[in-house]
Amino acid sequence: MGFLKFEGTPMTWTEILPHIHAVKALGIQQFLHTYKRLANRPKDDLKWGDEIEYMIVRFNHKEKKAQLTVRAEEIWKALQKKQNEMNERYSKRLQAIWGPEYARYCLESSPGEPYEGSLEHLAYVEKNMKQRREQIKMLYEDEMVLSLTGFPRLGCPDFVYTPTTYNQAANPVSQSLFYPDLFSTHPRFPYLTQNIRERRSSKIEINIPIFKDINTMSPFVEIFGDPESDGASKVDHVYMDAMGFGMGTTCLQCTIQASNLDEAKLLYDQLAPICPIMLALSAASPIYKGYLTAVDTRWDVIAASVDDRTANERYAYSSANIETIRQSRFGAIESYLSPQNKQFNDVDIEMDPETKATLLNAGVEESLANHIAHLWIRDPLTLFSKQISNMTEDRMDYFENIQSTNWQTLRFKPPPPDSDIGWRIEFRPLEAQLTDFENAAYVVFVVLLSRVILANKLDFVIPMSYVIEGMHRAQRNNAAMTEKFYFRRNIKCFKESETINETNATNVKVNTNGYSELCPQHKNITFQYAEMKVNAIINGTDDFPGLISIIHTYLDSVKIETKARSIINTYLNLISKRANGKYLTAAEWKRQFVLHHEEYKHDSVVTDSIAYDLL
Ligand SMILES: Nc1ncnc2c1ncn2[C@@H]1O[C@H](COP(=O)(O)OP(=O)(O)OP(=O)(O)O)[C@@H](O)[C@H]1O
Ligand SMILES: N[C@@H](CCC(=O)O)C(=O)O
Ligand SMILES: N[C@@H](CS)C(=O)O
Repeated sequence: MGFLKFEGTPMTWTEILPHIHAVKALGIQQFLHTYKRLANRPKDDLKWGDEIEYMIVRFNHKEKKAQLTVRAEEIWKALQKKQNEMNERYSKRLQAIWGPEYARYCLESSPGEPYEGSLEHLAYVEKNMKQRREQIKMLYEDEMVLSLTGFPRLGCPDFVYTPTTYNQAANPVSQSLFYPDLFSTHPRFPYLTQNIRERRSSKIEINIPIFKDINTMSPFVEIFGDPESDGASKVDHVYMDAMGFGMGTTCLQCTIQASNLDEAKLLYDQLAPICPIMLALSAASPIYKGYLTAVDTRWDVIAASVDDRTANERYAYSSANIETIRQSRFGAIESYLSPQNKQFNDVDIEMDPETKATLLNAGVEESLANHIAHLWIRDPLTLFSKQISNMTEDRMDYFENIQSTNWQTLRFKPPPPDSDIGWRIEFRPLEAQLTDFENAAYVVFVVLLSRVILANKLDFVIPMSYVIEGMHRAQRNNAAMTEKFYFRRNIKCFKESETINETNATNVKVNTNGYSELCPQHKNITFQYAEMKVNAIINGTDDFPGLISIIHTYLDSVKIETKARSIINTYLNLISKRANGKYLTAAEWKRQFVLHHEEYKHDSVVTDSIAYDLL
């Protein structure tokens, strides 16, 4: 859930235009205000928390039809009321925070308060997730709350159950032919939708390659009788035309607080190469608009669904021209934050020059200044009338305005004003898993890995372009089994920032067999990276230890209650077996379910009754 504070009435894109520069400039002053106050705050506690997004599904058992239902907000409000009652009786740990999400069939929840450093807290997560799901007892008998990532028939006729029939052809905000204007009532969501469409001057264009089965229409062509959609849809692709196709899918995220700013930057860098691996391992969404597709994840679908770039910004890319932008606001991170990893920033990121100059002049270190200046190439997409007169440097609203509409694999989160919260990293690639056991396992794995990275000074950093390549590969069908990912072979030597001699740092050179030639700070250490299967990265090989065994070694070396350890072991076991193929990924499980369904005609079509049986 993004930044939901607002004052006054929401503004259209045309109304926002004259304020863009002021919003961005004051947003940077707000960042600097926080930075100057808190850059040197010494030692925050390790804290962390998860977020799960759900969909509310209604089953029509007579007709064998599963539909999304728009009751999420009603349920959310009832949950909040219940929560307030619980506040008086129970500890916060047993509670939950509930929030709206983009679509009126989505809900988001996180634990009542963040978890802390104690390793035993890792064993609470699943219990808390189960309690959260339990709390939704106000569902009707024919409804379920599912953590699906993608609803298989999103955008198909009648995929939403509403008490009144809506006119599918009349969606003034998104102008979609398929996806109704059914946003949560918070103005952020419809205004993001409308302003993204207006900024790009056309409807959203999402084209995802179809999975070609023996009876799939070939070439696969969809004709809609609408010139804009017919022009935008590509042959052999499933076409979608609205933000809801992406932001109406759901995910699993976790946020980790570092002890200080430097550690937050370091954690951000070290988690970057883990993003593609975890996207592949958590892949859960192979079906779009009622078709099996050639991808297993939501990633590129959401990226296209919020792509507000103009045609010129999208297509005329050349690194020298600031008016062209390589990727959507939703996408992979493109640079590392710590100065010692500067040499691995081999992607020529676009930056807002004025922002960069302001940050550098204020003493912000270059890698961090570049990161923020890169976020600042984007315009504000929402603005509220009263904000303009009320905004001051000591608030963070304008900073959050731009920050929270840069939806990337990782989010570097400065402390909010008026709170004791510290510098945090949000890990965002994970797809939502079907069960709380699996969701807990993925979150615990990421949090534990972060602990081990810091405790053992592990170094996963490789050239950024290879991480981005990994994000492309991770989306392919059954990537966890079939794809290889660049990963570092010698992972045992990150350097603390103070020991870096920056004059040594130059751009990394990559030779043709995939080894880094240059590591000036590690002159005497030969480190390499290579293409490895997920199984090798997670479970190890003869010459690579594997992340699971590193985590086990860490757990063996610290004090942890036996019960908590055995719960954690079950999670590591799941991750290990997903990586070695003993257990299918959620995406592969769903795909196989469809392929073996008795009604499936090998034409890539996921009918209502197949989807009903699947769900
Ligand atoms: N001090 C903290 N340190 C680490 N995690 C925290 C802290 N406080 C809250 N969290 C966790 O952060 C998550 C939610 O954070 P936040 O409220 O910033 O998310 P959000 O508004 O959804 O942000 P975003 O739009 O970036 O996802 C929850 O899992 C929560 O438990
Ligand atoms: N639902 C989005 C994330 C939305 C958010 O940023 O809160 C996703 O699947 O990645
Ligand atoms: N929920 C996401 C996507 S709309 C946000 O608010 O940023």
